[in-house]
Amino acid sequence: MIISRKIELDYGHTLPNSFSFCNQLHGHRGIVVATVEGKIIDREGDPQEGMVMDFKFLNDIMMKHVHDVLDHGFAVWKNDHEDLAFITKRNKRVVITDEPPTAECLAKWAFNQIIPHLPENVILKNLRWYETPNNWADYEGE
Ligand SMILES: Nc1nc2c(c(=O)[nH]1)N=C([C@H](O)[C@H](O)COP(=O)(O)OP(=O)(O)OP(=O)(O)O)CN2
Repeated sequence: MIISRKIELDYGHTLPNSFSFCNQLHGHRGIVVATVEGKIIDREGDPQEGMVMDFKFLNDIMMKHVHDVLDHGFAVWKNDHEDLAFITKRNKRVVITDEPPTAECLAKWAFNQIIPHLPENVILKNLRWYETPNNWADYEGE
């Protein structure tokens, strides 16, 4: 069985090599959807009986390890030296990425933030990162 949870966050980024206005310092209202797969818990009396996992616990993981790390912060590429110097001086919340902080990169980042915190026997199937309502990336792991 597959279930999904969605959260939203506000973040800034820039794609310094982009030919378009994406090379500006700018912000997005990101939407993050984590899709997990597992067996339905059938232990009688278990608070999660009938669930793959309680949506609340999935939400808690996403909020702590994605939202609270990047919300109102900035994602900046380690090779973007000029912006990195300014942003790390100016902002408390900064996620430094190995690649330009595209939707693809942030989907991968969020996937890796969530996966260590899932209960045993629950698999992260997909992480969808909406950069805008019309643009998103899906990451299913390596
Ligand atoms: N493959 C990718 N392409 C682009 C990315 C990305 O992360 N991965 N990012 C950008 C820009 O940062 C931004 O997302 C593009 O903004 P825009 O084209 O303005 O998107 P909108 O949804 O706001 O535009 P509409 O025309 O209203 O649909 C560029 N490319």
